[in-house]
Amino acid sequence: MSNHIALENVSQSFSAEETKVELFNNLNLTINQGQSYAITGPSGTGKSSLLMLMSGLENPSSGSCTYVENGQKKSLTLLRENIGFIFQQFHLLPELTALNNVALPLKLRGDKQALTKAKTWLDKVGLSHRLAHKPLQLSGGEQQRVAIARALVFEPKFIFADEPTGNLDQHNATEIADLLFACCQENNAGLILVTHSHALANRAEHIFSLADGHGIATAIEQLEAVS
Ligand SMILES: Nc1ncnc2c1ncn2[C@@H]1O[C@H](COP(=O)(O)OP(=O)(O)OP(=O)(O)O)[C@@H](O)[C@H]1O
Repeated sequence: MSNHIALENVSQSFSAEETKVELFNNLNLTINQGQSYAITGPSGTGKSSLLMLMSGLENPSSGSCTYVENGQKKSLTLLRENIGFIFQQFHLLPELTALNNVALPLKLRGDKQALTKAKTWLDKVGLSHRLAHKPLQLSGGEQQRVAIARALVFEPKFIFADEPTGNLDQHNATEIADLLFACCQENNAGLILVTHSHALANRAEHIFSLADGHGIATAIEQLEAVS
């Protein structure tokens, strides 16, 4: 079996004041490196919370989230250096140029080839003519291209994307989706994206559909995409 993220008997609930929010109960999921997954469902069913669990940024109330490499279970925290994130709001550093935004993850890892590799990735996403632009000098679609380059420049094993096309018009959304799927496939990275868009979800190899029952996500189904 390929390297994968395993969620076993995972439950997640939050308590805020008097209110208890139960999101998942005994969830079992496998996320394989090299495959693509979409998480869909109505607002508030826990899509972003599930992404946080899968990426190890949050811990479940019970159950385990692990990274299984060559058959050995490891803590998800060991995967942290090997995952990239893409957000709806791009989250680029406003004072840095496109080139330096993309080079930053490599510089932080002490990579002496950081600028060269960043240039190569900005070229791949079609932005070689915008290296010296800062985020506010770029369009939304261009900013998301920079974010994709930044997420993939260090060749991560998994990419987590929360509504990556949510802020873009239809034309840009299609282009960004094309780029995201192509880049992840080229790098053999697992892609896990949260989206309200059926068109985007149907491009993934697997769809996790969160259902809403009285404010509690009661079912999650794994369906083969129809595309
Ligand atoms: N840290 C927390 N403490 C308390 N409640 C939380 C916490 N994080 C999430 N929730 C609650 O869990 C529910 C699911 O939130 P989440 O953001 O995962 O949903 P979502 O499906 O991604 O929603 P949307 O599509 O609107 O972005 C919400 O009702 C939210 O209030």
